[in-house]
Amino acid sequence: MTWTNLARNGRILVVDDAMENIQILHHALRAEHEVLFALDGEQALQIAREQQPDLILLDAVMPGMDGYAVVAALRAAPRLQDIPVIFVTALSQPEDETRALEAGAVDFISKPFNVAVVRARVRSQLTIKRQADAMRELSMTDGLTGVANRRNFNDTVDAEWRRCARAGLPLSLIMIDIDHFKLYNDHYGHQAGDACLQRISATMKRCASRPQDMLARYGGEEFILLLPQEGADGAEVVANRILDEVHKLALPHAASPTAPIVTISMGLATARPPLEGNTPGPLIRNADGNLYRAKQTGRDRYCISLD
Ligand SMILES: Nc1nc2c(ncn2[C@@H]2O[C@H](COP(=O)(O)OP(=O)(O)OP(=O)(O)O)[C@@H](O)[C@H]2O)c(=O)[nH]1
Repeated sequence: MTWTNLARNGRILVVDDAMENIQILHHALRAEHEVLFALDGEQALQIAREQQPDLILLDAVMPGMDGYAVVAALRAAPRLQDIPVIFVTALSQPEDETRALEAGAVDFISKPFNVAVVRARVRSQLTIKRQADAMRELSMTDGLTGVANRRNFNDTVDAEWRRCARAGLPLSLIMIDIDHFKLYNDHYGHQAGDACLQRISATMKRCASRPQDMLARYGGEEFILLLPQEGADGAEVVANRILDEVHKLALPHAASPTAPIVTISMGLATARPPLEGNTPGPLIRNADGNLYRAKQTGRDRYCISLD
């Protein structure tokens, strides 16, 4: 995305109890953005939840839930708290502006507004928002393979563990390690080793494609697959699929004592998270222990706990 594109094609939610103001802002922004609108605070929050706008233009004074209450509700909701809010209001005293910024707004525009100024401010806030999104995405992604990094996995497994506990559903993990990868690097060189990691991770990612599934790079040549809402049977289906697909990939590994192609070993573990007093740590150790058994018993396979 170019710098110019960063400032365009946003999804902007305009919140105002006066239809006339919404129409003016819609007219000002529609050439560059998708414009949604809400006539009160409750409706604004509902649309924000359903449509995830990039930016909200919010009237401070509205009957019922006012703009300050809307910002407070947005900031308290994990999925909405990063949406930037620009206050657009007839209040024009410095203390009004200060109050809006302290409540969590990123900018303040006084009515009657100048349309060119509104456009320019929207562009600049949209650019900042998209840069922040890109930084967040980078900080959660492994640079070599493009899959989630370990920190992202740690945050996600905690959240999914709690979600599965609330829903009374199981959660499975597959710890995955490429066999004899040191010998691969020694034989083909480090760059070929990097390319191998990319091919294997892309193949594994395709094997678990439900929206809640997450493949993460856990260490050098070690990956972990998080399968929320999946029991042991489902995890075995995925593990078998991964074994098959990695075989089909048939990347030559002339130095491997296991097979003439690159193979992987896996450890599976499944739990039903309890509502209280437990974390995913023991489950991760369990998967790791099973991976160790897969290595010990010949590699190119998976092991699963029998309990
Ligand atoms: N090319 C490349 N190699 C890496 C990367 N990260 C880790 N490695 C290598 O992965 C190898 C892992 O070696 P070991 O832990 O001894 O395991 P292994 O050779 O795969 O043997 P087993 O796991 O027992 O089958 C080391 O040689 C690391 O240098 C990376 O990003 N790129």
